[in-house]
Amino acid sequence: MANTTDSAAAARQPLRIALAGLGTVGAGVIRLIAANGDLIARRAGRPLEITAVSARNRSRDRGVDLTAYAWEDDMTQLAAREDVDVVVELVGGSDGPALTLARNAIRHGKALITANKAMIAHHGLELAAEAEGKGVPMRFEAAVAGGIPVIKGLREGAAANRIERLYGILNGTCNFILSTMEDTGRDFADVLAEAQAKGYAEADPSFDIEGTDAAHKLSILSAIAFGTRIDFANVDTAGISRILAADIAQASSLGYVIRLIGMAEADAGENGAPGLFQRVQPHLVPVDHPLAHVDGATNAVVAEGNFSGRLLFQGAGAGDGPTASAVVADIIDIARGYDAGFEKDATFSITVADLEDMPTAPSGHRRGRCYIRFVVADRPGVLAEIAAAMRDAGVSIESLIQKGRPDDGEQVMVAMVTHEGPESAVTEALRLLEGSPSLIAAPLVMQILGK
Ligand SMILES: NC(=O)C1=CN([C@@H]2O[C@H](COP(=O)(O)OP(=O)(O)OC[C@H]3O[C@@H](n4cnc5c(N)ncnc54)[C@H](O)[C@@H]3O)[C@@H](O)[C@H]2O)C=CC1
Ligand SMILES: N[C@@H](CC=O)C(=O)O
Ligand code: NA
Repeated sequence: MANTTDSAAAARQPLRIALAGLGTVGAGVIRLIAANGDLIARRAGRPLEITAVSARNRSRDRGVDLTAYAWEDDMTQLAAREDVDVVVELVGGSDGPALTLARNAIRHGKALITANKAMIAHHGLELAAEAEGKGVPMRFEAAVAGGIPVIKGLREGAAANRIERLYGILNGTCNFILSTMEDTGRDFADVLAEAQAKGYAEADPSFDIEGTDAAHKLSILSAIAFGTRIDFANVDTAGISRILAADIAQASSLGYVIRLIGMAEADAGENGAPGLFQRVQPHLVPVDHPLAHVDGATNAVVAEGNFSGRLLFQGAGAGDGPTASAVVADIIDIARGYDAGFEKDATFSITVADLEDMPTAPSGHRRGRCYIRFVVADRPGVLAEIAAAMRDAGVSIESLIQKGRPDDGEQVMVAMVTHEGPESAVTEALRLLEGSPSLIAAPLVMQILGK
């Protein structure tokens, strides 16, 4: 990294930025720096100057003027440029050119900023170890919960605490779909298309709706909150694609809304040793719970610190402006610390070498209440069959509702809410029902979020 003995002069030198990716977020960053550049220069101690950019298509109209910036056809070359201090990766994809660029940036001693949760979830440890070894800073505030400063909140604001539990709404697209369907009764595919048009969704929206994006984010937050190595592979993940409008209506009549919740907590692993439980799953959230009022592309993260108590971080989780805000906040961080150097930087709150390798805590012994929905053949004896499986597995049913016909065919929806009990009992009941000709589709299980 550049070093100078003349700090007054350094304070006036612009921090030179290379921007890879000029889509929703990249164009947002250009607009933000253009709009707030003077204020940012005062806060950062130096102006921010975009010097070079790269994207797939040079001539596409993005509504931003690119004429002042050098263009690189091959974005992986941005890192080698002499006129670049900071590389900002806003392309996406866990591997491919985004990863090559990130590695190049660190290799060339350039600070790395990214919004790419997929890349951090898969390669963040490798990149951070390399960056820490070279004293190069790496930041990714935009990668988790968009514009909400939740990484800064945990890494800095809550740094004195042992975090006992962390949970929240981590995907704007899913939250937009669920809350819009709930408010308007509109169709899933139609609302997803609107989320895409608004720039909330990933390039491949299955990452959103299958829960993968939220799992990427949860695994990153877990590392920061619990001081563990990122363990994306062991996030127990389910998305929202199997939720029917009828589930939303049923949940509402029972006093709940449905939200995709990511949850991580230190729990007992095998043989009672400390473990890390991580799950992304749609939950029923009681209407009087703060997360029930998180609508649209808003995200919210609750972190329970042993001295801070419950912290709630809430704000826009997706979209150009909020995400650009987080990216530029990271750039300002780099500008402020540039002359002091980053030799002791702990990317995930603890240096990579000191992160723990915590085993996975299984869900079996966890207790809770849940909602189970079956689509079954409309014939006598089916309810008794389900009730018998529940009884045999030791699941106690709080309410059971047989509701109309979701189609005009010979199917009915049976929804139940269980009393509190071990999750393993529900798993066993569903195992007993496996292969039953009465079941037309695999049952859908959603946990009920406690207080
Ligand atoms: N859109 C959002 O609300 C948020 C997005 N993110 C993350 O930010 C990153 C960018 O997202 P968006 O701006 O929404 O994506 P986008 O699809 O709108 O833009 C991606 C940009 O990268 C360029 N690009 C893609 N593949 C390329 C390649 N092989 N070579 C050169 N350029 C290439 C495209 O031309 C485009 O300019 C992703 O990692 C995403 O997960 C993070 C938080 C929120
Ligand atoms: N696709 C993501 C974008 C932000 O991370 C989301 O919908 O949350
Ligand atoms: Na954030």
